[in-house]
Amino acid sequence: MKITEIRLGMISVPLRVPFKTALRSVSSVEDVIVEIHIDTSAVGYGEAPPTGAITGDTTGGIIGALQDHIIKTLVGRDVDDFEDVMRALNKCIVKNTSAKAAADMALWDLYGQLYHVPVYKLLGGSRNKIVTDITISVNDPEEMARDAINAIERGYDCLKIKVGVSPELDVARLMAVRKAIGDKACIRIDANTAWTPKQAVKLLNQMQEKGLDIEFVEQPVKAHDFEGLKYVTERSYVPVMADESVFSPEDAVKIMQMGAADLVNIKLMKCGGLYNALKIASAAEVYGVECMVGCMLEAKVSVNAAVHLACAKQVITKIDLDGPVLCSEDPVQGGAVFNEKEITVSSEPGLGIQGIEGIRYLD
Ligand SMILES: C[C@H](N)C(=O)N[C@H](CCC(=O)O)C(=O)O
Ligand SMILES: [Mg+2]
Repeated sequence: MKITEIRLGMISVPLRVPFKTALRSVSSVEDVIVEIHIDTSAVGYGEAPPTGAITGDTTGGIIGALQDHIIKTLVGRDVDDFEDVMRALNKCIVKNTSAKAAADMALWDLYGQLYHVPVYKLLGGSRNKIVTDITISVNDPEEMARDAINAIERGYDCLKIKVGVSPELDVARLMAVRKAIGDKACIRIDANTAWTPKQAVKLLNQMQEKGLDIEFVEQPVKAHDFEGLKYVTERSYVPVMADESVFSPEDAVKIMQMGAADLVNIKLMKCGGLYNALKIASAAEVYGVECMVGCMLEAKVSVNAAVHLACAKQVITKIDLDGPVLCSEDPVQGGAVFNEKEITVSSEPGLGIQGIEGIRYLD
């Protein structure tokens, strides 16, 4: 079960509509694909999105980390020595969590195939279906209200509303959306680091007073500002979820020890893959903190890996895995089935990916 070759490629997938947050605007997914080949005919698949505004990872950086560090470390190793392989992957370069996540998921894919079991079962999971929210990009209030109605018509019953561009408009945005959809969907919001702590408390409490019924707010303040996050958590009626503040298991433990957030958003691209995501989930179980599994703007290869995690762990009570349904096409054969909000995990061994159309190989 020796790793013989690791191939890299790129995929491009257009979005249905531009994706806009307080940190960035994009109109297509342009991701790095990792294929790990072993000395049977098995292939493990991974994907890494260049989300520089959040992870610092660019396309060139992801490819460089893979070519100069990760591939050199992994080729020749036996996938069956799984713990050794995972430790080597995590040690071979600091940061670069998106490149690590792509390699990590390809290795889990192979390990599951080796033992003929889907990864979510390998992790002890029992549920095979989950329900995702869908993201509404930050725009003017009227456009967001229209997008929210479209999402309800597509069958979604939980909307993740982006805010934080011109914060003076944020309460009006939420009022327009709530008025348009009534009580047909739950609303969670994501400020993507845009507010100051005081501004966050003021805006969230205004939203609460206006009866907008916000389930939680993701990352109201700067990523490094753990004290600011705690300030908001202690004063806001709306529960607070740490996203950009939590990359590693160490970040998660610190946030939980400080009581700086009520909830944590686990993303494979922030923590470096399933190996570290499982550590965050375990810490959350210890501290009694519920988690969401989220994604960057990613296609189905990497979101599929997050689906396996979400199906495995009961501490994950919230799902934001809408990357594939924001895309206008799906180049991936196999893996989870995305039927709008309903996601069914693959019961095939490993992660269940059969192939990817249109990869532009780099070799
Ligand atoms: C796509 C997902 N629903 C989402 O909103 N993720 C963002 C960041 C995505 C990106 O900028 O690629 C988040 O939760 O902050
Ligand atoms: Mg977020």
